[in-house]
Amino acid sequence: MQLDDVRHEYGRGRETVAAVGPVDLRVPAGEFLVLVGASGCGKSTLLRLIAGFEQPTHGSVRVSGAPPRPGTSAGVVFQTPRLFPWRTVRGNLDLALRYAGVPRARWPERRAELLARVGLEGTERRHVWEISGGQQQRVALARALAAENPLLLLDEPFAALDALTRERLQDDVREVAAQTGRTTVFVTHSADEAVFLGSRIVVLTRSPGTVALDLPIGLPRGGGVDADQLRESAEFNALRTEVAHAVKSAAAA
Ligand SMILES: Nc1ncnc2c1ncn2[C@@H]1O[C@H](COP(=O)(O)OP(=O)(O)OP(=O)(O)O)[C@@H](O)[C@H]1O
Repeated sequence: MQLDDVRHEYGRGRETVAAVGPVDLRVPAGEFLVLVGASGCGKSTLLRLIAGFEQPTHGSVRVSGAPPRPGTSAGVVFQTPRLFPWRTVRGNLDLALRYAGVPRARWPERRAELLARVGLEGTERRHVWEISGGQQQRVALARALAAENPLLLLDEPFAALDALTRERLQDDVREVAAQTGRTTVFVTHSADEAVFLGSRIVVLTRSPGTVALDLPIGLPRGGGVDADQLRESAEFNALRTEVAHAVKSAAAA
């Protein structure tokens, strides 16, 4: 994924709001990029540009060498799950599989695989209103993984969840990203969440957001990592302090 001199403005004339940019980013395949910054700095705007939901007013966004196609280039998870509440877990997943063009004969196998991946085995027949907020967000994650597209985009997906559920979902997203090797862009306010999840953190200045800090994170990833031990390590805590300071000074600059 590649962003070249990307800028985005909303509105026109005297009402113009410069939301983001200029931003240049090269994100190699398999990277877990976390965008962090104060409220209103343009994180969601950048994510929408990468998803192809909006066209940048200036510059270019490329995913696998081409402009992003909304709904095709990336799976997206939003802050709220945005599921169909009257459908079952299975019904919601089937819609995603149909939309992704997966042949119907493969749905049962693919459905089971996705549910196992997000820790939701055995919930297929439950309605969305019968499962918890954390489980709903797991369904939204499974739905975003249904299409085997190269990119996974998550916009503050755990902001509305309690601390413990949030940690368990962070553990799972870290694991899913390591297993699937998918390029991931994750938006958050939280330095803690950023350091735990990211293989790279980009801190944005206040609006219009530009890159204030671009930091590779060398914490261990992949199978066998004990998430709680990682959160308690001196290295994790030093990085968390560094990122929290960077976010604060970028917001004040
Ligand atoms: N649809 C829109 N129309 C006009 N202005 C917008 C629109 N969406 C966002 N903005 C403005 O663009 C700027 C960046 O907003 P954006 O939502 O991208 O920031 P953010 O960093 O994701 O914020 P938050 O963390 O609070 O969600 C803000 O000044 C915001 O008011």
